Amino acid sequence: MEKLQPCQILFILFPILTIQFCFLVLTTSAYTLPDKYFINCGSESSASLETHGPFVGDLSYWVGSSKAVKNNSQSKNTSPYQTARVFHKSSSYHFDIDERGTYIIRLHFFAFSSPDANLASALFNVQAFGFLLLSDFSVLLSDSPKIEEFLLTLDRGKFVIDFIPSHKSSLAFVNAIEVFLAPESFIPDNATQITAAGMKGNFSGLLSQGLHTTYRINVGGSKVTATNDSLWRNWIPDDDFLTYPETAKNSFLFEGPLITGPQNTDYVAPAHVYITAKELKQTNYSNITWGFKVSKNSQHLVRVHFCDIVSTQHGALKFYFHVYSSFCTNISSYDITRLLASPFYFDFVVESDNSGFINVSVHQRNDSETKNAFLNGLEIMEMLEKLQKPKKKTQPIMVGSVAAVLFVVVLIVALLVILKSRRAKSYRTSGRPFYMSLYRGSSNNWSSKRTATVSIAPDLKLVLKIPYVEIQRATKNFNSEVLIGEGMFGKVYKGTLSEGVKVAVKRSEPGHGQGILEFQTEIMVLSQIRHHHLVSLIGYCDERSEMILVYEFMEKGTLRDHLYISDADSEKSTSRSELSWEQRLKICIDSAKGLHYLHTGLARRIIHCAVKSANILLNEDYVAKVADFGLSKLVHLDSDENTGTKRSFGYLDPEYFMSLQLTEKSDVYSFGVVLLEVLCARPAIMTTDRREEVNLAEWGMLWQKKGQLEKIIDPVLVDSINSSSLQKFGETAEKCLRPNSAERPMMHDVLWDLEFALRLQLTSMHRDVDDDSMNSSAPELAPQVVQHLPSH
Ligand SMILES: Nc1ncnc2c1ncn2[C@@H]1O[C@H](COP(=O)(O)OP(=O)(O)OP(=O)(O)O)[C@@H](O)[C@H]1O
Repeated sequence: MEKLQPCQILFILFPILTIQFCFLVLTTSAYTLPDKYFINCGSESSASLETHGPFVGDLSYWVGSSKAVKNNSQSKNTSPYQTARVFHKSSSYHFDIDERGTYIIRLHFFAFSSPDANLASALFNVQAFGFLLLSDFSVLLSDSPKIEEFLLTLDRGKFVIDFIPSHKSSLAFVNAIEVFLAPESFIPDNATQITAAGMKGNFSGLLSQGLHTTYRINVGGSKVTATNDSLWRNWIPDDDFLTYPETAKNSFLFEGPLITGPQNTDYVAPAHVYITAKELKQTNYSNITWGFKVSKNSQHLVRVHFCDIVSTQHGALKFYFHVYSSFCTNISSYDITRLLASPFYFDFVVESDNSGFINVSVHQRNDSETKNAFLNGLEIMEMLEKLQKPKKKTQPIMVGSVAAVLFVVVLIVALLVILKSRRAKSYRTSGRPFYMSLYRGSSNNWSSKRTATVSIAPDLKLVLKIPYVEIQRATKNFNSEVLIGEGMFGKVYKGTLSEGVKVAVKRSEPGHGQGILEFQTEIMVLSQIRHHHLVSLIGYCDERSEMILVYEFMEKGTLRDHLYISDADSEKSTSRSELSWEQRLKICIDSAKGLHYLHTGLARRIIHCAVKSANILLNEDYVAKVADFGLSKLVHLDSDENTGTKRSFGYLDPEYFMSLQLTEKSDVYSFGVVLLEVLCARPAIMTTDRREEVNLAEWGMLWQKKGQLEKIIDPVLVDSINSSSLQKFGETAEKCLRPNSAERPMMHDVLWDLEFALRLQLTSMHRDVDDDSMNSSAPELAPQVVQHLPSH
């Protein structure tokens, strides 16, 4: 039988369906709020966001001692981010609740600069309704607000939100509060429960839990902002969470009407979420997996959204949905809704394991007529900690003696740890000890080359151990035809694994500078992390004394190769970049995201220590990923290991020469050098008689300080780069390259600045297209930009 196209099916079904079902309208239907509070904190007057409001003055809502502070910048902006209420002592907001039900509570925080209070130094707890909403919470000085969302099922009566400074000298603050009743049955009381071991059961009593939204993802689509969501939620794209991005593709945007099935998804998620999806890129891939960093060993409500916009035929597609690898359920939209293009969703209560990640995946089924699998949306809400009932006050004398005993115990433990660590000479990281674990008991001889203690790291996820013969086959026995490069570790080959996955194979060779430590570190670091902007380690091989690392293949090679041909850093480094300014900015943004994740996204911080344009790789779509973790973390190992000598000059933090310590801010410095390489298309160090030109960081800053950075930019950019974008970029590089590391920004701020530079460039391009003018005056960013940023 000839397969019907979705549009044909809809055409046939339309008359029947209009009688039986109502259509979801793509434009967001307004939600009429029964119980609602939108509060503009620290102000008597109203403010509003572009999307919703008005946010009314807070005078009749707060109780306690407080101070109202104003944003220093003289903006005409009337958003609630212009004022804040600051608390030096525990204080609260009170709301009258007339109707029992699940409420959405949003707290908006924006640390603006003000002479009256240093909001960026705030450190506080927020609690409400017997739950700890936020603990030791702080907000960085940033150009975007932080919005924290909670779901609580409240009784009628007073609802109180307490703001409690963490200690006497700290402060608490808030800019805006939303409290409104969610639509009926928004959160169920029961859901399928999945334990970390994959056990399935029933979780009952969800309505007596407090939930904190941690992820809200529009899978396969772009950002959906509050404007397009009837409950003013922000949905962000899923790309950064894909474990193996090469296995997935965005489905075609569905342009027909969605059909309401048995589950009414009005308000559950906007139509924008259901009309996009990720599906398998090719039928030879078995699954698409996403990983979300969450609190370890805690409970989460995971809501997954589906809508079959990918099938062409009814009932032909069924696939599996997995949580971790142990829980699996069948998804067949035909069995659930009997319709194509009809949204449905599932709720699971998932207990996170010790890895600190929740992994979900969709897998194709062998017995499905159509071989595919898809997902449209996902939300993760963490269950909040319940507050302990206050204990009776202990006598001061008791407290004193307990403290003394504790002090002695801590002292003894510390002494024991020091003695033990001296004896064992175990490897350490900056935080808690970080041991090599993969190789215990393996018969390879390299594990015996070092006598270091080998212990098990509790939360290490093993990467695939690939047989040597498989690697030999993949690289045609390390044939020079597939040799693509050579670094300190050894030669790099292009290979194809038996499943058809293209890989880069790094094979250590005797005589190369790097060795077992780098090999171990690379596996250790990369086996614990998966991020869209970090090159994934697919596997390793340690058979026959080999040290081989297998990575995802990055089709377009290194960023450096796209910027200039560097002939042993010769003076004649000719620019060969075909990359536009927008592409370069996007590459910098991607790399900043990867580094930001390394610095802050994991329980233990990772310092890359070798950030340079040769360690930023580009995939076929020019998406940039940070690579080469062989040197990361080694800074805190045995002091006789002078890893600094292995680092590339021209990128090295000047403070390293005095402190012999590398920190996150050293990565920021090196990244500043990369920014200049991108702008000027020349190497970090160049041999030339003109002394001031040798070091790119010095050379770039010389021109930046003169305000004439445009004089040294890559000639191919001259006519295409917008002056405001260049100015922002130059300032960002300057901040990264500050000699004093304490004055350098965090990667998060660098990322924001770069995104701003991109927006300036794009705004100017649109303007050029619109009015076809050659005027390159500075584009003004609408104040609403701030309000469009995602909650998370
Ligand atoms: N995942 C990958 N995909 C595609 N090509 C790669 C990949 N990894 C490395 N390469 C290629 O192999 C070359 C050598 O890489 P490698 O990481 O070993 O050395 P390097 O970073 O250039 O130098 P060093 O190790 O001295 O810092 C790179 O320049 C790049 O062209």
